[in-house]
Amino acid sequence: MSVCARPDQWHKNYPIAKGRHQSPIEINNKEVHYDRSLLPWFASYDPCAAKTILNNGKTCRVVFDDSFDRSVLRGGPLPGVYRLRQLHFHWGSSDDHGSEHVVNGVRYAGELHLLHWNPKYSNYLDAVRRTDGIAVLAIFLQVGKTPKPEMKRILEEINAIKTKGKEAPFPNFDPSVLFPKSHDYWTYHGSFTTPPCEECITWIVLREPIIVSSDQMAKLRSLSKNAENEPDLPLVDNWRPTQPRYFRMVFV
Ligand SMILES: NS(O)(O)c1ccc(OCc2cn(-c3ccccc3)nn2)cc1
Ligand SMILES: [Zn+2]
Repeated sequence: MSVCARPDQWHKNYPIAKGRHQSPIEINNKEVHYDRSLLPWFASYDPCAAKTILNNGKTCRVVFDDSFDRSVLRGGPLPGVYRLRQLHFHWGSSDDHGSEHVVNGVRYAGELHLLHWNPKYSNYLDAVRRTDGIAVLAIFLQVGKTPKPEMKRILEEINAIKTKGKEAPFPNFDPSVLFPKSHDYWTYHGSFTTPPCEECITWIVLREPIIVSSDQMAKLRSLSKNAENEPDLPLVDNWRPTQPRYFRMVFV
């Protein structure tokens, strides 16, 4: 495996991977701090902003038009609106693990991330260099018998993006259909969970998971990390182990 492939080696190319504000972390209810000033968060997404779905060899990603404040997240811990840029998933090689954040010792089967950037900065790449540049809404995937029907739309496209580099049109999709009933959340300051691990993310981690079926998780695991004409390498376990919290507080 290349040096970059293993999380414990990332710091050799990206020293910040050993920083004090890395993600994901373990969230323990006994150690969170109640912040009465925290507001509810709101997402207002334009379904027409959805563009394509792709396999980049690391995850399944849906990208959105973020050329203006078309689909935005605001409220909660955020100082203003943040533009939706992409969503993607993390999952394991079996249903008993795959999430990045861990709650009271519980690993979920997967985790959905909706990545937004702060338009007070001139563009996305400028925002990733700022501590208030990015906001990620994280939603746990829990395996159960009554899966959320809205997940079907994404999983139906998997066959079109089996290998790295494959992309397919993905029009007319409002990702807020994937939200759980409750908007309760934890929030803390952290980083990208893959290189370059920049510490620019305000994490908003929803407490209520969404239900997916074991077959739907298997569908995600049918993706390959290799390109079409290469030997097949299943795209599984694309999650980073939890990182030290150090002196950070998690707020609820
Ligand atoms: N899993 S996660 O939501 O934390 C997450 C992890 C990695 C991501 O990569 C996309 C990316 C990284 N950068 C980047 C480019 C230059 C400098 C710094 C970062 N641009 N796009 C996105 C979300
Ligand atoms: Zn992610």
